[in-house]
Amino acid sequence: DSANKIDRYSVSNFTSKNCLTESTAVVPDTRETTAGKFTVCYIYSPDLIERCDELHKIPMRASMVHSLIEAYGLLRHMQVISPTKATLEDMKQFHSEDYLNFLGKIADEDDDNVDEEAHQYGLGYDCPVYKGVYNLACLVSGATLKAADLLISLQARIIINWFGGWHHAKRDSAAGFCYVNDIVMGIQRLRQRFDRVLYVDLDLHHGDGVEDAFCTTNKVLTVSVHKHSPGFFPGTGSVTDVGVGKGKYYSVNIPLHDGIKDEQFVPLVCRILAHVKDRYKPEVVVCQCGADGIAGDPMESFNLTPVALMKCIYLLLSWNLPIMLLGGGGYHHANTARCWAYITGGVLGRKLACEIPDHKFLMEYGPDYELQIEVGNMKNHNSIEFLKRVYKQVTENISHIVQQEEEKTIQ
Ligand SMILES: O=C(CCc1ccccc1NC(=O)c1cccc(C(F)(F)F)c1)NO
Ligand SMILES: [Zn+2]
Repeated sequence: DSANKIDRYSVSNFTSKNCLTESTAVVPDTRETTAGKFTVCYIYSPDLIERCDELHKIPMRASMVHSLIEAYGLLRHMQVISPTKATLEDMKQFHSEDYLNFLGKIADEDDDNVDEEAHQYGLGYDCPVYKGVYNLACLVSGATLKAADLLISLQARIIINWFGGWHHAKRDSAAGFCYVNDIVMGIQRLRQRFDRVLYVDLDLHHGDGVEDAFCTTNKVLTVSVHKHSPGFFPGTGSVTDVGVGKGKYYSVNIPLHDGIKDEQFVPLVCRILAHVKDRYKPEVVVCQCGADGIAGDPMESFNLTPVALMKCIYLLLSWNLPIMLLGGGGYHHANTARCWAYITGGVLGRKLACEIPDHKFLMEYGPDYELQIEVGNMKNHNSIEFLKRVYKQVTENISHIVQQEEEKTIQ
């Protein structure tokens, strides 16, 4: 039935006047999505939060996210699962031993000639060296691996891990302030049980680390929607970037310009996801929900509200596949907490009060103390013609995806 959803997105829907039609096509009534049907698991431990709070670019953000979800009384509607630390063996499934040994070496404070070596591993300005980094790597990786194990063991259908989603890290280097790529490790774990994995990256930035890891295989299809403009990090992810070899056409990139709003973002992304679903027939979904594209973020690039991410996630949930939701970017800490609390409520089919409930970080939500985030009035550099062109190119790429016969899962 997602096919008929496609033609409900006639291209004219890229204009704001049609935003009401797309909201009927994509957003099933929340009661029919997940409330009561499946257990929703929420990955959390005090240690994981404390380590993430230390990340120097997002200090205390993890605590703010968790505290707001707790303050809205959502924890009692989920199974809260404490993650185990990933072992060196676990992380070696993706990262090189040299890189992991180097991260481990940093932990021993006595070693001071760390700085020269640091740069060859992408450590330095964007990813500063600090003593707790190895411990962070084990916890963050362990959290997403735990999420994957829960999906594999069919213990739950929906796993939320707002403390994962570090999509830039490479096999042998940190990047874009991601030290380890928990997403790649989680997808590799899922591949032990599922034949075809769909990865969706809604973060403002191109999910290059995940795309690179799987660009040569047709067993993981990556879709990334992101800002793509000269000089903007990481610079990859153009629409012609489709993957290589057996993976050709299994990397899907939706490059956008500054200023995109919900009314254009939702129909474009959802129509493309519907095409991908029909052609690829994924068995499990991993969705990175980075919030740095939300209006008010210091990145000042996209002009989205959490509703846009929620509507894309509702489409994914409507497929009734096992799914893992991950965090990622988001540098306005209160808005990031608002966004992920709103999504958590939406997944549970629970309405959240507009007033931010009293809790430890209430003062961060002034002056309005509301859950809603108002769109900004920044210029939208995405013309209708541009969006039509991107959509045409992306759907042409996707049309090359062929039905796959079932294969034994390897590993
Ligand atoms: O969000 C990211 C990584 C963003 C990034 C990539 C490369 C180098 C640095 C960064 N991070 C920032 O630019 C950054 C991080 C925290 C806060 C800010 C702020 F200036 F926008 F607040 C900016 N990926 O999804
Ligand atoms: Zn980002």
